[in-house]
Amino acid sequence: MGHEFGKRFPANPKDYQLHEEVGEGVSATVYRASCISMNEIVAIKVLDLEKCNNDLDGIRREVQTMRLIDHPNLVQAYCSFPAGHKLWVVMPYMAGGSCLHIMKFAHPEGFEEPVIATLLYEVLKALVYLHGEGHIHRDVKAGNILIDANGAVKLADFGVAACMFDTGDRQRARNTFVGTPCWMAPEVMQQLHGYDFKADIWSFGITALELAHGHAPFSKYPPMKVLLMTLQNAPPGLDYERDRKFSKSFKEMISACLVKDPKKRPSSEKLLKHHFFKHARSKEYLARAVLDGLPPLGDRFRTIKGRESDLLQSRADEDKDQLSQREYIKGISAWNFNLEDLKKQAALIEEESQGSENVKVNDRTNREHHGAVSPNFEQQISSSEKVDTEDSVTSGKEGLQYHQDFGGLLTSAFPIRPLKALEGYFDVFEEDVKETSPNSQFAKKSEVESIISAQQASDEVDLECNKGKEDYLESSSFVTKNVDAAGRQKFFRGSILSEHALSPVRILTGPKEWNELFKEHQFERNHSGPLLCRQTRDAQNHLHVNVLDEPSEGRIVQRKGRFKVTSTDAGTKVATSVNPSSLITASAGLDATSVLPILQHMLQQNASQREQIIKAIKLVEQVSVPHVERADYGSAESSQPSVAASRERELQSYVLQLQQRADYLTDELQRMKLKNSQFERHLTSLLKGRTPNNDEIQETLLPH
Ligand SMILES: Nc1ncnc2c1ncn2[C@@H]1O[C@H](COP(=O)(O)OP(=O)(O)OP(=O)(O)O)[C@@H](O)[C@H]1O
Repeated sequence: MGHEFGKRFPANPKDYQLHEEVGEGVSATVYRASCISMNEIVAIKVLDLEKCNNDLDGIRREVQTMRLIDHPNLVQAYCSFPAGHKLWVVMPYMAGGSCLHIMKFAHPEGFEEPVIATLLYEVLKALVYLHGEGHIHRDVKAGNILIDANGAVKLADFGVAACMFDTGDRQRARNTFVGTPCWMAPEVMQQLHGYDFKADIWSFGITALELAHGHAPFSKYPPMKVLLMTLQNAPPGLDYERDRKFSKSFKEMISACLVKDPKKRPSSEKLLKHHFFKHARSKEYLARAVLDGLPPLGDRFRTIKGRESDLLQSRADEDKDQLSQREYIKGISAWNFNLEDLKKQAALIEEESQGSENVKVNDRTNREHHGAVSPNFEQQISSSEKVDTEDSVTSGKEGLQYHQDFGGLLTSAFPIRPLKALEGYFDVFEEDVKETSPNSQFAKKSEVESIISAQQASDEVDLECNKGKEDYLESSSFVTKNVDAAGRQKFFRGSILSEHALSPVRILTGPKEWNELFKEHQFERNHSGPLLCRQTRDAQNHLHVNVLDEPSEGRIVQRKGRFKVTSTDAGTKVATSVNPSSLITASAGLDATSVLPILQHMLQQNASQREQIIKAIKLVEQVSVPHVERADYGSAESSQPSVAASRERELQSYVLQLQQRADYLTDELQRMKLKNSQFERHLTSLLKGRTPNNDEIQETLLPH
C-alpha cells in the first residue's frame, strides 16, 4: 500500500523494532517503532484482538478505513498484519502526541484561542474530506487529534468510524450507540431516527470546548449522568462572562455546532467558512506554540501514566462517584466502558439540580444565543422546572408535592428512554428495555400496562360504587376543603391518622347498614383482584423491590434481566421503611431507576393493607352478629329489668366500639383506594409518555 512517498512498508513483524510505548487505548497500545529496512520511525498500533470483544468486523473496518483514506489531516495506515494474537497497524509517527496528552502535560486549563483555531481548522478539513467520502468519524475529541513534530495536525482513530453508504447490518451498526459520552451528540444517544455526519459536528463543538477549558463539559460526571445531562440540559457553550478571553466568533462557532437538532447544525463544509477559522495559523506556529519545550512523547506518556496511577492509588478508597474523574483521566473512550462500573454509576445518579446548576445558568445564555433548541428539549426543561404548590393545603400538600416531585423526577431522569439508548451497547436486553421504558411505544402491551388498564376498568366500576358515598365523604371532617383558582371546591383527603380520631362516628343503626357495609367491602375484594394478580406475577418475575436482597452489593432497587441497578442510598431509604408515605418522601431523593419499583412496592403494600382491612371487617361482622343475636335472646328471656338494662348497655357500648372500628377501617380503605388510584393514574400517564398537568394531579387527589 505505502501511501507516503509511494513507499511500500513491509508487512512482517520482523521488519520492525518496537521502542517505547507512546499511547494507550482500551483495545490498543501504540509504540514508537523503527521500520528497519526503511530506516524510518513509525508508530505501531498493536491491537489486542482478545480485548476487542470479538469485534473483528470493527477492527477490519478501522484498518480498511485507515488504509483507504488519503488526506493530509488524517492518520493513514501504511500497512497492517497479524502478529500472534495481535494485529499491528503501521502508521506515521506523530511525535507531538495527542492534544489531550499535551493539555494534560502542559496546558491543563486549555489552549489559547489561536492554537485552538489552528487545531480545529485542520480537524475540520479532515471532517470535510471524511464526510465527502461518506464516512462519519464518530469519535472526534482532543484525544484523537494528533500533532507531528512539525506541527501538522491529523485526526486519528477510526475504531468506530462508520460509512454513510452502508446498508443492512452495517447500516444498523451505524445507528448504534457509539462514541464517547461527553462528546456524543444527543441524537446518537437517543437512537430515535438514526444519525448522520452531523453527529461529528456536535463532537467537534464539544472538542472546541475541551480545547478551550482543558476538559469536555460534564467530564466529571459518570457516563450515565452525562447521557442524561446531554439530553435534558440545553447545549453547553462558552460562558459570555467566565470565558471573556475568547472571541465572539469562537463562541458563535461553538454555538452553531452545539444545536440539539442536527438539521440546524452546519455541515463541515459550511462550518469551514465560519469567520472563526480566519484566526487559524500555520503548522510552524503550532509547533512553536504547543510543542516547544516539551519532552519526547514517550517520556511525557510515562509521566502522565505515572501521575495517573498515583492518583488512582491515592483515590483507591474514595467514594464511588470519583469514578468518573478517574475514567476521564484514563481517557474514557468508546471502547472502555466497564459495564459493571457503568451500572454502579447509574445507581449513583442523583437529582440533577445540584450538578447542573452551573450548566443551567450557562445554558440560559446559550439558549438565548442558540435560539435553536428543539421543542422537545425545551419541553423537557420546562416540565422539570414546573412547580406550583399554591393551592395545596397541609394534608393535600404532601400528596401534591409528591406528585410534583415524582413527575419532575421522572421527567428529568427519563427524558428520552435512556435504557433504549443503551440497548445494544450494554447488555440490556430488549425485553428489559421494554419493561422499564416509561413509554409504552417500546413495549408490546407490557404487563404493567395491562394491569393498569385492568385496574382502571375496575376503578371505573368503583367510581360508580362510590357515588353513594360522596355525601358521607364530603361531610366528613377529615375531608379538607379548598378552593381552586377557578373557584371550584377541591377536596384533599389527608393521610394523617390523627385526623381519624376527629372523624365523626358513622352510626350503623341496624342490620341494613351493616349489610351495606358488608356489600361495599365485598366489592372491594373484587376490586383488589388485579392488584393481587399483579403481586403474584410480580413475585414471579422478580419485579418487586428486594428490600433485603444482596446487602453486600447495596440494595437492589431494580432487577431486570442481567441489568441490575444497585444503590446503597436508595436501598437504605427503601429498606428502612415500609410506610407508603415515607416511601413517597424518600422517593423524591431517589434516582429515577428506582422510582418505578418503589411505586410498585407501594401499590403492593396498599393492596395487602386493603386485604387486611377487608379481613378485619369480616371479622368484625362475624363477631358482631352473634352478639346482637345474643342480646335479643337475653332480653327476651330475662324477667329482671335491671340485669337486662345493664346487659343492654354493655352490648350497646360494644356495638359502638365495633361501629367505630368499622368506621376507621372504612376510612382506611377509602384512603388506600384513593392512593391506589393516584398511583395508577400516574403510572398510566407515565406509560403514555407524559407528565400529568396540575389539574390532573389535583383531580387525582379528589375523593372518588
Ligand atoms: N500515530 C501515532 N503517533 C503517536 N501517538 C499515537 C499515534 N496513534 C495513536 N497515538 C497515541 O495512542 C493513543 C491511543 O491510540 P488510539 O486512540 O488509536 O487507540 P484506541 O485503543 O483506538 O483508543 P481509544 O481508547 O480512544 O479507542 C492516542 O490517544 C495517542 O495518544
